[in-house]
Amino acid sequence: MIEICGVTRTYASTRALDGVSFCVPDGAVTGFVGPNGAGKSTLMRVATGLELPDSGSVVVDGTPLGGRAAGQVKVGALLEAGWVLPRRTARDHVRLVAIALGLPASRAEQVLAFTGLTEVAHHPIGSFSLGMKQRLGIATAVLSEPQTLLLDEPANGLDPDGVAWLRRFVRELAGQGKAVLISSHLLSELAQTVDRIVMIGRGRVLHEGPLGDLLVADRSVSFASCDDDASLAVRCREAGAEVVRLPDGRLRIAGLTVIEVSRLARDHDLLLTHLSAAMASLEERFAAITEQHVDYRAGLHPAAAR
Ligand SMILES: Nc1ncnc2c1ncn2[C@@H]1O[C@H](COP(=O)(O)OP(=O)(O)OP(=O)(O)O)[C@@H](O)[C@H]1O
Repeated sequence: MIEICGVTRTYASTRALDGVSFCVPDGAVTGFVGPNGAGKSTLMRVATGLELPDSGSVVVDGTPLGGRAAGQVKVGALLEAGWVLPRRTARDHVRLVAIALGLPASRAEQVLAFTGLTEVAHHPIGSFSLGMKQRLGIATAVLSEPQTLLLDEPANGLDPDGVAWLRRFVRELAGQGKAVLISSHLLSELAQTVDRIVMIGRGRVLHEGPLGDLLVADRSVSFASCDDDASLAVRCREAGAEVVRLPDGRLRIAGLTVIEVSRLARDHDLLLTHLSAAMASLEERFAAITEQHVDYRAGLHPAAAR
């Protein structure tokens, strides 16, 4: 488990992290999301001890990060692809890291096989695609079978098969009781992978908690009727709900439960052909929570804006 306690990190005039506190528990995959420049990569570097915070601390399995010898820290990390020597082969790279960690060459072969790189392990890393470099980074991160794994945008460049493999892999680690923190901008993929979400914006935690709670918080009901549904929409609005017509013709109601809508339909003799509770998507919740914390917002191309 990693506990991030009041971490602040400033670069010149930029406060990348501003009193960030959250927890990465064992036995779960925690998704770490935020707009560009929110501070995710900075937090990952601080959490692995690569950078020191200005204030605050990182506690790994009950011991402050600064209080351990480097070899005792059981944190594996994928921080960014492309930091390796381009002329070194993948096999030499992984073997060198294995030697540095006191692990046998057989373990290096194991992680190469596990990440699907055995066939290309004799190639120089400089010839690798982004996805292959990501696989190599993941292979290196898991070499020592760490109790805690931090992955900064691991799905970057992975093909669909690789993304599915990554999802199964981190779920398996959580199943073994390990703590996994994974940052990504691929929110729909992340929603299929994580148990918990930490959302940051401009260096501050905006939300932390189970994924299910985050999505259920914006629960709504959608319905369709073979009768005229306009009167039911009016009744729902009178009851304080927000009613929106969806492109497929159904009505979406925020603010009432399925039972309340069903009761209103019965009272007005309306036959419903569809009634279901719908949860918000992670994209929708992300957009709503980070709306005021986005630094780089794309505009319309001038031609499209005309
Ligand atoms: N080494 C550095 N020197 C100066 N500023 C930095 C440095 N590293 C990060 N920053 C700044 O700190 C802020 C947070 O950057 P960071 O890379 O942690 O964000 P991020 O959430 O990972 O962004 P992205 O999603 O775009 O990868 C940004 O304003 C960035 O410009």
